Amino acid sequence: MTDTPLLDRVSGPADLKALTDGELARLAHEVRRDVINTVAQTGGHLGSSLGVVELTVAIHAVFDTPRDKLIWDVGHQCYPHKILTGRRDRMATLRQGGGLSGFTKRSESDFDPFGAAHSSTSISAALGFAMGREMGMPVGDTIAVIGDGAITAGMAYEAMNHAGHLGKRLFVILNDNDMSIAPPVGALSKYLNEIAAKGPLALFKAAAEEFESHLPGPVRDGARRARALVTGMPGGGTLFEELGFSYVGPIDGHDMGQVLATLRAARARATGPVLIHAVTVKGKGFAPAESAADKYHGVSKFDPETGEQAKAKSNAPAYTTVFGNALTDEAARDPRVVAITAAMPSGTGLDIMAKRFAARVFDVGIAEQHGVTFAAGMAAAGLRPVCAIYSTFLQRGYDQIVHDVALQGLPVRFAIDRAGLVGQDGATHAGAFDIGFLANLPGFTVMAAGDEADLVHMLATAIAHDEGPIAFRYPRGEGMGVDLPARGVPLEIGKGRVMKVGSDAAILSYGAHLAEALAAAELLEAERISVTVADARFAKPLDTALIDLLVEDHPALITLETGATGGFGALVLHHLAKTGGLEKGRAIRTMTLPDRFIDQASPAQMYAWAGLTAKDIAATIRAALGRVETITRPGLRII
Ligand SMILES: Cc1ncc(C[n+]2csc(CCOP(=O)(O)OP(=O)(O)O)c2C)c(N)n1
Ligand SMILES: CC(=O)[C@@H](O)[C@H](O)COP(=O)(O)O
Ligand SMILES: [Mg+2]
Repeated sequence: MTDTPLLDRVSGPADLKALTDGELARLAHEVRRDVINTVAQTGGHLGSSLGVVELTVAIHAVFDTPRDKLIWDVGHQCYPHKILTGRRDRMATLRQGGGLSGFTKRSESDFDPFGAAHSSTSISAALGFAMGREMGMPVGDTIAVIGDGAITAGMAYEAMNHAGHLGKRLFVILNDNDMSIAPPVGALSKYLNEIAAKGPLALFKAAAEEFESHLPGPVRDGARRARALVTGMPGGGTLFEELGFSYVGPIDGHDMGQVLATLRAARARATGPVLIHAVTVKGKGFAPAESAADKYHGVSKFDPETGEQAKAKSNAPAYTTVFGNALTDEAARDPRVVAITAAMPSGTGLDIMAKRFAARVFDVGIAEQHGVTFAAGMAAAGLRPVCAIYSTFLQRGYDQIVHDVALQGLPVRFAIDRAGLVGQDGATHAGAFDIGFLANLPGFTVMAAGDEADLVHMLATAIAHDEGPIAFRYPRGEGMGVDLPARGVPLEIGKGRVMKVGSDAAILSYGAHLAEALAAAELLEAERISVTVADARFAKPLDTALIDLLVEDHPALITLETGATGGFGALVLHHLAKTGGLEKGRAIRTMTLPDRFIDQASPAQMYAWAGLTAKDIAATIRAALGRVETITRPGLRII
């Protein structure tokens, strides 16, 4: 037997067909080591990837990818998949500028038929591909791999409901590791655990049906009722069978023999939708991950021997921590304050509040739509709900924001973390659109924190604001290191603040890029260009008096935001257009994120690509003042 690692002999999934089952199990071991050694260097989503190593090897061995479409839900667990599909040599570039995405991505490989990163989309996409096959498109089988967290989202049931109705051949592999980012919540999680605890139910069900079919009528019905008690469903099936799926499982998702046999049997016999329930362990095969509370869901670089993670070097507290502490203080003062997260208690900082007020923090699972309307109901009941959802994930609940919150003028407070570009999670996680999609809603109050101290005041403002919906945004990562107030003081609604007074130009900054605005002003001071820097604080209602004063007193006005076009700058232009402010011979420029998606890199690199660095701001002011300036872009890739 050659000592060459199997992984060195595998250039793609086709090579797996020639391996024995024993070799496939050995290959899985090698892939697991590769994932650990890679992520030790790059950081990333380790726990999830380790939990699907055997599933990944077996799926590619049994099915005929890429003709068979393998779709990973969320896609954060795709590192073994990328190693086996021709990208092993690029894994060291994972989640870096110009490198591999941390999620599946169509433009990266034929083996990534559908992009992901936002949860619970895989079954819908797989069903779409299956219908393509049914209508003659060049598609083979379709396989969606979805986790026990991702399957808590309503979209997954919409898809299964439709798949059960269509009855077309489709494979859903439920990767049940009894973990979301945090321990999973909800009745479904309890249900899955009950099934998992009962052992291979499918065999039980088949045997029971065979046995029951020989029983006389009334006795048979009694037996069926008894089975229903075991499985929890009237027909004696599982929830998934009630939705029209054949259910197989639970199987041990790390037992290569079981997984291969199950996949081969399902592939040979399926005539309609099949759900295979695989029980796995998040972080499998790496003791520090398996024993960690978060199973090393998302890690920085670490020592592959000890698992010890590199500490982020920073002297300023993270915005998230500032928010979590300030919210806990507000909750201590007001029993009506409650908080809602969609499966991200630690990411949003609600875990801080939960330490003191566990009964007032609600984790709704990966269910942003429900979370928003749940908060609306709480507001209607007289509570003061704070809905803490990342900007990018808030997109998932937009109709609920419009229809259930804004239309009814309900005072839901939205704490929008990860505003702007987020770095290694890339384009799918950018918090680019919330300014535009909230500030155009009648009755909404929309704020952005210029620094972490103002975040504390904006939270206090939101808590005190019972007049209607209110939102405040803040970025991923550390603040400016400014002193934090002992207690938040509500701001005057619609009023900005002037940070620095100059005369040649004015920057009206909205949000945390205030630091870059101040740095740009400093750069220009050296050229004897004096710049006023104002912090708008509100995108709605605008501080129109401040805007008019800035236009009146300066030959040039620049607006600045870490959001897409159609946000803050557009609202300022609307105001000026309506009031004649554009006819005063002033040079007016808006600085926003560019109208394109930006791939993962460090936040600094991404803002350089976006043209929103202090140098870019200074160059824009020089240009606005008539001093021509060419700005060269680093030659890195932008999609
Ligand atoms: C719509 C949406 N909300 C929240 C998230 C953040 N998120 C990423 S992975 C994850 C947990 C996924 O759990 P599960 O599906 O069980 O996968 P596992 O990590 O256990 O393999 C969450 C909440 C997301 N990606 N998409
Ligand atoms: C995969 C996923 O969507 C989450 O794990 C996300 O990557 C978390 O982002 P933060 O690291 O900014 O909390
Ligand atoms: Mg899970």
